[in-house]
Amino acid sequence: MAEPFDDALAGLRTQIDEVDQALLSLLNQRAQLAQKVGHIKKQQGSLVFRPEREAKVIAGLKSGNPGPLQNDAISPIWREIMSACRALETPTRVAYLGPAGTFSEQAALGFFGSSLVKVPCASIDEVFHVTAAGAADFGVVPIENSTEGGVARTLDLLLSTPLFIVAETSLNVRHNLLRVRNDLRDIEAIVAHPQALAQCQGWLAQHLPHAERRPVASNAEGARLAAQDPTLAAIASLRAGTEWGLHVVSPAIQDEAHNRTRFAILTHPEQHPSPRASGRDCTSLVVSVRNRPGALHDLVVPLKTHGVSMTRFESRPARSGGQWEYFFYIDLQGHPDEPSVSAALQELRDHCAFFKVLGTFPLDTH
Ligand SMILES: C=C(O[C@@H]1C=C(C(=O)O)C=C[C@H]1O)C(=O)O
Repeated sequence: MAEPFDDALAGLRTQIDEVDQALLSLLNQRAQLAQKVGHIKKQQGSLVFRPEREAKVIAGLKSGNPGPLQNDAISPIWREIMSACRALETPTRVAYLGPAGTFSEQAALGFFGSSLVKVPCASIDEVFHVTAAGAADFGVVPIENSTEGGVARTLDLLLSTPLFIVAETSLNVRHNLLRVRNDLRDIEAIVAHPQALAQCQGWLAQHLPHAERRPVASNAEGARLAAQDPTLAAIASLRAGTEWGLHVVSPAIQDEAHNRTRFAILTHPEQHPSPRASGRDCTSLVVSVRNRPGALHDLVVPLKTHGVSMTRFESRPARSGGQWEYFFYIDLQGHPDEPSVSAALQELRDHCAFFKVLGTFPLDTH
């Protein structure tokens, strides 16, 4: 009985081998074209990475995808192909919150593909610093989480940095309780990034009410510490668990099943021009208004007048000597090349005591 199936399998596998050879040949043709683009860019003195072009490539493929490959598979496959093509032009150095196994590393690899030079950093501050100093071409920082809201340190640093946002990417963040021992007994402390502790507080209150919550610089750092001390448990990714040889005592302990984190890709304006319009763009700003009646209302009027949608509005205290003044982080739909967006930005600029465009970039293609 096995034989006819074996023949059928062998025949199909021969066909797959042929398709793979054809794919390889096509991929090499693509790589050669990308190299030619690279030569032209070198002559122009312009940078290799064009997030808006990559977003368009992926959006175009998704819209014309006849299947059976799922559209969700398109983005990771082509990000990897474009990563390999880019690497032929120049190495891309990417700074992120390390060490190995952090969600920031996963976001960096997902966005830039695996052909990159990793620059793991000890803190979000260091990612900004290293990128601003030119020791990395890009920095990847968490900016917002669907359970916990804005990442305060990133928002504060964006205010004063010379860097700007050229792209965004987001990840489903699943937290796992990791430990040397495979049980919940005698855990004295949970070591994790404050965001992860916050995203799992319901589960922790229920299952480990008496264990100390000990904030550390990153979840992967927590995993490293937990690997050395059986009284500790870490909250981190499965990758961090594998990296440090830990048991997954409880998987997916985050309070929200669909916990997502959005990351900003930062670069230096001298390194990189602001991305051109991709057709599906976001413009991020931070502004402050003088405290008077109707100030907040006046802030949204220019958007309404010019028909520009606001997709995010978040406030942070301005730390102005306890005076209850705020910075507002606003995401608008569209690109300043569009007359409506440009007019709205101009009016906002005139209204605001402080006005800074953090970046204009293509929306996440996932
Ligand atoms: C080839 C190019 O350079 C890079 C590689 C891309 C690709 O492989 O498709 C797309 C945009 C750039 O990041 C290009 O600009 O077209």
